[in-house]
Amino acid sequence: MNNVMPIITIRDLRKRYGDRFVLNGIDLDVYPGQIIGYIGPNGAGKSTTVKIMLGLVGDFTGEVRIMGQSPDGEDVEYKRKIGYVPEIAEIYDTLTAREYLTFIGELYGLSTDDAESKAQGLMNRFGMGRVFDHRIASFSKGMRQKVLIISSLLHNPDILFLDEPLSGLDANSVMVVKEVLALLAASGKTIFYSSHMMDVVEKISNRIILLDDGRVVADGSFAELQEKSQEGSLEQIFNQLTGFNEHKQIAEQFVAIVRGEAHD
Ligand SMILES: Nc1ncnc2c1ncn2[C@@H]1O[C@H](COP(=O)(O)OP(=O)(O)OP(=O)(O)O)[C@@H](O)[C@H]1O
Repeated sequence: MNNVMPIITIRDLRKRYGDRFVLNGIDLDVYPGQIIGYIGPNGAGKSTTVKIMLGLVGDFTGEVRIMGQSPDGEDVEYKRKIGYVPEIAEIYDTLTAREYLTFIGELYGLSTDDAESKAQGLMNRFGMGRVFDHRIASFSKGMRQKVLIISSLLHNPDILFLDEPLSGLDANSVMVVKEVLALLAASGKTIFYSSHMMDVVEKISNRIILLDDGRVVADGSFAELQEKSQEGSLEQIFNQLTGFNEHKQIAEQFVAIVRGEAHD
């Protein structure tokens, strides 16, 4: 990796909301072709980091470079080379999939015809050819997620940021998307994959970064993390590194309160 330039560089990234620091000095170099599994407890700062890289959240300190550009700089051209599947998407419900995807493709600089035919092809591959002209409002959760995945890929981006991209997808579709990600990475694309599904992250990532309380607490391949922590699964490594071993007690207390046997 040493003679390849990183496609993403982050140095001492800090971010606070009010007087609360949510990112406490993040350093990262990400290289082309890596599938980064970006994991961490709720509120660890994963989405905040991704949104900073995308230029959606500003007012941070430290340095962030995506393909050499700063997200708060003047040059926004690099954003055409990025695809993004957000955790919570604002999607235009009243449009049909054809209208929405053609519109998004055009925003990324594709011609109407290219955007439309590419969208149609990708919808067909996802088994959604028949609903191409249906309104997105009528789609199930998984169908919407497929539209979002397609919209993030129409312009063949070099970097893909995915926040819980498989949420709502059926088992067959999960297999297809996992394979698509592996093929994209093998062709040199960089994938930043944020998820709580430890089994999937374990399988698809070639590098795992664990964030806790706004800090990187582990960074390496699954095999490297296993060796360091002496744990078997990514779920167990996650428990150990985040200092969590009390799921049984918490569940028992939770149920006791539900049953009216305890109060706090
Ligand atoms: N706009 C905001 N205003 C104030 N606090 C915020 C804002 N956005 C995020 N935070 C706080 O920053 C912290 C990190 O949030 P972030 O969404 O980055 O976490 P996350 O790791 O993506 O969590 P999750 O796994 O739950 O999605 C949280 O404590 C959250 O409350």
